[in-house]
Amino acid sequence: MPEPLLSIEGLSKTFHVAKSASGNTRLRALDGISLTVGRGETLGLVGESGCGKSTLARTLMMLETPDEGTVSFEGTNPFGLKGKELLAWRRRVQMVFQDPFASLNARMSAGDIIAEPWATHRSLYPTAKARADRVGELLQMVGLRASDARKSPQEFSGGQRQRIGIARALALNPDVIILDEPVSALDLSVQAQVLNLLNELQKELGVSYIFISHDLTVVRHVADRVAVMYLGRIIETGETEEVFDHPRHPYTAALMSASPKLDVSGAQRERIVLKGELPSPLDPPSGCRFRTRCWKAQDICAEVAPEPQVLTAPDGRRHLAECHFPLDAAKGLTSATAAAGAL
Ligand SMILES: Nc1ncnc2c1ncn2[C@@H]1O[C@H](COP(=O)(O)OP(=O)(O)OP(=O)(O)O)[C@@H](O)[C@H]1O
Repeated sequence: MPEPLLSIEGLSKTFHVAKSASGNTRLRALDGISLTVGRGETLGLVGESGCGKSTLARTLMMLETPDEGTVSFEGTNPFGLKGKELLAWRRRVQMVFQDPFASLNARMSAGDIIAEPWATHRSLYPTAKARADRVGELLQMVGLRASDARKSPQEFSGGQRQRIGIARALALNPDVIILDEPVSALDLSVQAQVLNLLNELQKELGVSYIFISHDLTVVRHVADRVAVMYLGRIIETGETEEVFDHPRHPYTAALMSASPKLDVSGAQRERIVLKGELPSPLDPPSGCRFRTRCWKAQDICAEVAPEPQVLTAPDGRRHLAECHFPLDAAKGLTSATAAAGAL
């Protein structure tokens, strides 16, 4: 793995909400998340809706304060910073949002949208000329023309708008960009162009990406490593190819089996149908959070929360999974679909 740039250790976030059926008011959206992001790498973050992906992104953007745990950026915890130091940290993590139509202010020109972050980071480009020149450069970096700065968002296609969103995220020269479903609102052909652009920018600038997506095909294509979330926890993480070829957590296997386009050793044909609904994060199951839907669950799964364990694949590659009964890597996904009762 490349040199860690961002390290997250035991991060938890609780929201206080209206009482659930069991009387709970504490919704633990993140529950002890530990992750690292290397310089210049892409970490894919996957999981069902409501598992906590956006909360993790918002916490890294410092829009939410965690109740426990640390985030460290080359050794500095941003949650302890104030004033100029805090501002400098905020510059380092930027975000691109899913919807390029909703995320750009229709009343501003493309140039003003890209230049907006400099209002709070004035020292970066202090003169009007420096800002105009840099806006032109950023537009060209994302495949648009410098003269496009004068146009309003409505004059651009969806793909072009997302390019403006990327230029805005690059305006502060960040080290990490969180991409929250950056291509899911775009047509397939445009998706490929935007993904290629992101890839080229990463090679050129050495920026790291946290790539949040429901689309496992896209994640397999873009991510160096992948982290799988379930009910506020990372239940499996490792190199993308390794996790996709040898999913060890039953939830990861189920998630992958639901993505028919995935080419997993030719074995990806049958779908694992999970029993039951996704439990509410207000009342998560005891022990292993996945056990109420897991075909491998035994008594211990209700009693003891599994710790992350290092698992070694037949080719020697290793990754982490939180499971008392991890799947057999040698047998792969076919054995999982057979055991789980595939469609
Ligand atoms: N501000 C908030 N107040 C109360 N509950 C919240 C708040 N933000 C998120 N949650 C809850 O926290 C849990 C995680 O939500 P989050 O939006 O992080 O999930 P997600 O994986 O990003 O989902 P999606 O893929 O649908 O965006 C959900 O149960 C959600 O309802």
